[in-house]
Amino acid sequence: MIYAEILAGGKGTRMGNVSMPKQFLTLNNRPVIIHTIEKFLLNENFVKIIVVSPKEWIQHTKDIIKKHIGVEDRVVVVEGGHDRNESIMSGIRYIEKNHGINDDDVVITHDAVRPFLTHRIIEENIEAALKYGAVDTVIEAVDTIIQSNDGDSISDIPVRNTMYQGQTPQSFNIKKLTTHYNELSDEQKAILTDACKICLLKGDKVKIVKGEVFNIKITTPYDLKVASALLKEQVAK
Ligand SMILES: Nc1ccn([C@@H]2O[C@H](COP(=O)(O)OP(=O)(O)OP(=O)(O)O)[C@@H](O)[C@H]2O)c(=O)n1
Ligand SMILES: O=P(O)(O)OC[C@@H](O)[C@@H](O)[C@@H](O)CO
Repeated sequence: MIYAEILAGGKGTRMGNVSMPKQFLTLNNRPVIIHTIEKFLLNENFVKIIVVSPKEWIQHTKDIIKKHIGVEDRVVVVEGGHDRNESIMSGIRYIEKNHGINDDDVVITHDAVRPFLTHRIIEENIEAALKYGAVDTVIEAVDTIIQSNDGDSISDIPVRNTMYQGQTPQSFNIKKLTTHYNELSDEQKAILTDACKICLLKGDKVKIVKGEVFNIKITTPYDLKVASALLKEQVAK
């Protein structure tokens, strides 16, 4: 079976002093997260779309889904964890408890704050997750990537044509991801900013799928302005 997890368990601290986490902010009349959920609802492959929310925002999440989408049996809201990977695991626990997990079940995980993903990206993630068991969505780096280990001077400048920027979805065979994650130490877990690294640390091949430059992650107030302009352009087309 194929599941989706929409990760909305964060606090959005880099967005600054706003009244609610960025996934609930309004983007051209509707909350950011609603735009994202709707992209997943358009795809009929998903048996469940699990929205992971901070505990204190669960009721709000349910309310806005009801208001903007209506009653939708495929969408459920569950409590997130203290970091992004723990939020993914929380969604997986829901799947395990309510559906059981078969050997070939996959989960397509996606940031709630990336509302511009496309049908192609979702389809290619599903296909590659079923085939390879671990998938990342990436775009080629346009800037040269500078590594500095101390934040003061340059440690390295990797060859740019081997550099990519990670986006989401990141998609996995559920059993494989869970087994790998449970084997990591707390120190390893603490430095992960990307779920695909769980599989890399365990020596798995992670397939890459081409993302889109416009599949941005809304992180700062600037991104919200860019997202608003992007959405207006899409509507005008
Ligand atoms: N414990 C967490 C932390 C993050 N996320 C989600 O992961 C996505 C990408 O993370 P990021 O942009 O870093 O979001 P925040 O952690 O909310 O932002 P910040 O780092 O600025 O606080 C977001 O949709 C966020 O809600 C999550 O589900 N659970
Ligand atoms: O670890 P954090 O929650 O800060 O962020 C993780 C995300 O930025 C990241 O995994 C994807 O959005 C891919 O870039």
